[in-house]
Amino acid sequence: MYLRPPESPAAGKRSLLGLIPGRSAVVWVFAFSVSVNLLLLVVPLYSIEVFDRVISSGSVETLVGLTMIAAAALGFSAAFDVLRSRLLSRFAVGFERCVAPIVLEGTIVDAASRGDGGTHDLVKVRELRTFLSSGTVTTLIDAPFLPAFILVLFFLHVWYGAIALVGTAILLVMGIISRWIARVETAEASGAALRTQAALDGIVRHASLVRAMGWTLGAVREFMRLNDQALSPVVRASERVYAIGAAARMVRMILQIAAIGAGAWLVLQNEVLSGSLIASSLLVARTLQPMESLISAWRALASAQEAWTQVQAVAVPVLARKRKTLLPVPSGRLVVERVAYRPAGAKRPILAGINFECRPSQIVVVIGPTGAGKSTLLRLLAALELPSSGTIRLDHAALHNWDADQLGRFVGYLPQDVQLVGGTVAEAIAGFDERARDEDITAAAMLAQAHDMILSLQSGYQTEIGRDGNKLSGGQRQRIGLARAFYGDRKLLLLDEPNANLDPDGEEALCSAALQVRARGATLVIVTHRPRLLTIADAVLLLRDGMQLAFGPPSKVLPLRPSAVTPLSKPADAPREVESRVHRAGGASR
Ligand SMILES: Nc1ncnc2c1ncn2[C@@H]1O[C@H](COP(=O)(O)OP(=O)(O)OP(=O)(O)O)[C@@H](O)[C@H]1O
Repeated sequence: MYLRPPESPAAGKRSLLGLIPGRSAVVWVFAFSVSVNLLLLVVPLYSIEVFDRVISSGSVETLVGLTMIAAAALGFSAAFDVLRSRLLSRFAVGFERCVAPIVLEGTIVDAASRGDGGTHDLVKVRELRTFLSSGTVTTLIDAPFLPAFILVLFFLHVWYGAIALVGTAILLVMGIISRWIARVETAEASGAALRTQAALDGIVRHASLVRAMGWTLGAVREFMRLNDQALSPVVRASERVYAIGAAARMVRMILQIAAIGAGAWLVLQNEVLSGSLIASSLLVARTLQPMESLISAWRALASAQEAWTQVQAVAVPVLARKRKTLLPVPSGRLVVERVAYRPAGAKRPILAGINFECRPSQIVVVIGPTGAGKSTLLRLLAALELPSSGTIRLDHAALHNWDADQLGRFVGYLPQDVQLVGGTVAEAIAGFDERARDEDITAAAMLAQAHDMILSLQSGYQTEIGRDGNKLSGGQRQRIGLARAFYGDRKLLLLDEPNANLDPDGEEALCSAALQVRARGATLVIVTHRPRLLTIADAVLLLRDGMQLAFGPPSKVLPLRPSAVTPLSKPADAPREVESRVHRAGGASR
């Protein structure tokens, strides 16, 4: 039987741009833009006709006819403009719908190595959506039509064309300077914004702790300090870009006045008719206005470029990932071959020389003092980190060769710091399994000996658990986390201190659950500081300072330390006796 996880939205796609639906809309946007810009010539042409023909001929019929044609053309222009902006906003929504799932997938897959900014990446996708439907994009789309206006001005008179050309060049240089300032400041602001967001997330997430410890004002001040750091480049950029914008406005007005003055001079010299004076001043304004808007548009463009780079950095690895062949359901045989692990940036490995094997239906208990590397080992076994060297295999296949979602269905992982996801207890157990069935949820809860506890809650399985399960006690969270780990058809269970918050009854229930899971053929790897679980262990792995000191049956591993040589006397004494050995062998302090 092969369990096929749902298809990823990125499956089979080659490039991020290739994903976006309605790319044909771009052709229509271009067609509408051509029409809108051509129809903008209506007013200058109308002025020329009215001044140079109607007034000289005195023909009211011509005036009425020209006015009706101009009104109709302007009506079409407005309609095309509306259609263009509608297409752009639909394209922008399509962009977000397509890119956001890929970015979220990339963020989830990559979260362990990056450890930051997940929601920040999605904010960038939203920023891009807003940008795509903004006036900045229409300004940029209209920019290539400016040379056509300049040509028309040259056609009216070389002076008009020259004024527009010089004005465009000056405004272009100002735009480039403004773009350069915007890019530098945007990059600086973006890093600071990321730090502020991370701090804010931490403060809001741990709001109760912040309040309880009397850190409220300190947290607010810390946020303000980081926020100021994020804002100051933005403010600096705004001030500079605004100053350039004001200078550009002045340049544009001067050039418009120059065009009118030059036109009047040419009329006086009888070189042009008065109609062209009006038309040219309208056209010069029409040419220079978008150039001026581009100065502020550059800034939005720089932010959009920066957002696009960030979005691509997350999305491209998702697209590049090759689909993995689904493997048969594993038996639960776990082989760890000479594994070492050194996190990025760490000077020395935190795990080295780890070498052991667990057969199906085995309980392996991992012990060792604080900081020995037990939790890190479990993260490696859960494929949350990749070993720096060596291989971890589940049924002969290296973990990195398994499809991540398929592997996740066979591996139940209970981290040390249990965080529950979902609104209700039932959702916390089934997680995001789209095929969750009530009987599977209750079966997992029963197996974890959590069913009765859940039924005793106010709304049973429908009880709201609050954010990260904060409406539940530590023990309740741990038992529901255990039910989540047991949920479905798990072949390998990785439990990191599952009894940390349990009372003696809870520990007994945990042992009985572990024995039931073992009886079903699953493999269990359990990290513990407490002795009770050692009494049901088939093998013990002893770690110290990231090194494997011993692996084997409890009777061989526990007496390894000279101070822990006393054999277990009778079963009733076992827990207490093992407890003293664990403390001596591992130096455990809890
Ligand atoms: N991402 C990381 N980068 C650098 N060092 C790390 C990282 N994660 C863990 N460590 C270090 O690795 C060591 C082992 O940590 P780990 O959490 O695995 O210990 P542990 O045996 O589970 O301890 P405890 O019993 O207290 O839970 C610690 O010294 C820890 O500081």
